[in-house]
Amino acid sequence: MPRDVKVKICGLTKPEHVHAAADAGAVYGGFVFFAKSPRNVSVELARDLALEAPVGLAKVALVVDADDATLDAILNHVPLDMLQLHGKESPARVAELRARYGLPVMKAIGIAEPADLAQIDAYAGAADQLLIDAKAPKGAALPGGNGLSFDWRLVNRKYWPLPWMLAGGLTPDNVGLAVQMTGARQVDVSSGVESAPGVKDAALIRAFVAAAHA
Ligand SMILES: O=C(O)c1ccccc1NCC(=O)[C@H](O)[C@H](O)COP(=O)(O)O
Repeated sequence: MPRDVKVKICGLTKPEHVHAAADAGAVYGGFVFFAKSPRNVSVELARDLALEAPVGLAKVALVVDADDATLDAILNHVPLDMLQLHGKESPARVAELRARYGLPVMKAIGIAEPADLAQIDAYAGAADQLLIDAKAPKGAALPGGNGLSFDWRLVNRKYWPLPWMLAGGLTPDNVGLAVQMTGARQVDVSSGVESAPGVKDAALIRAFVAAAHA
């Protein structure tokens, strides 16, 4: 089975789902540190989950405009492999955090219309990669993880100066088409592998990874 599309399962909150993601062949597992999220994890829980993660599953901390004290509390206690910045972090802040913590940084870029793509170039040289995600609608409680997709034609086989990952409303049923239409080599999912908000489903995780790899 071809495995060149890398999969990230975001919003893991239970050891069995960390294992389900790794066993299915996902290469990234995300932990959400954002109090308003149904997937929010404490530093203690994230540490336990990270210690459960088999070698081969890169552990990603997702934060939203986090201050230094919050980041120190997370990164000094949880063994992590990557930071995902899902707020309004500027290129300068991204570069600062990348230098301070010595971890690769993925910056989320919300896309709803062509003009949203213009911000991407500003992060070249600051971030290690981009998460090209659906822009959260005005008034949404969460800046991501809403299960909404955007028009994939906007990223139709575009060239960007950084590696990128496609996200937003992906499911086991649509990820194959999304990969085909965009040329994405990496995909990220949260809501699409849940049976209820914040509740991951091992069978959906397996189905998603299999569909992405197919
Ligand atoms: O998942 C959350 O609760 C969350 C909260 C705050 C910022 C971002 C959040 N999630 C981001 C993701 O899970 C994914 O990176 C991405 O947005 C795709 O989510 P989905 O559309 O649910 O697959």
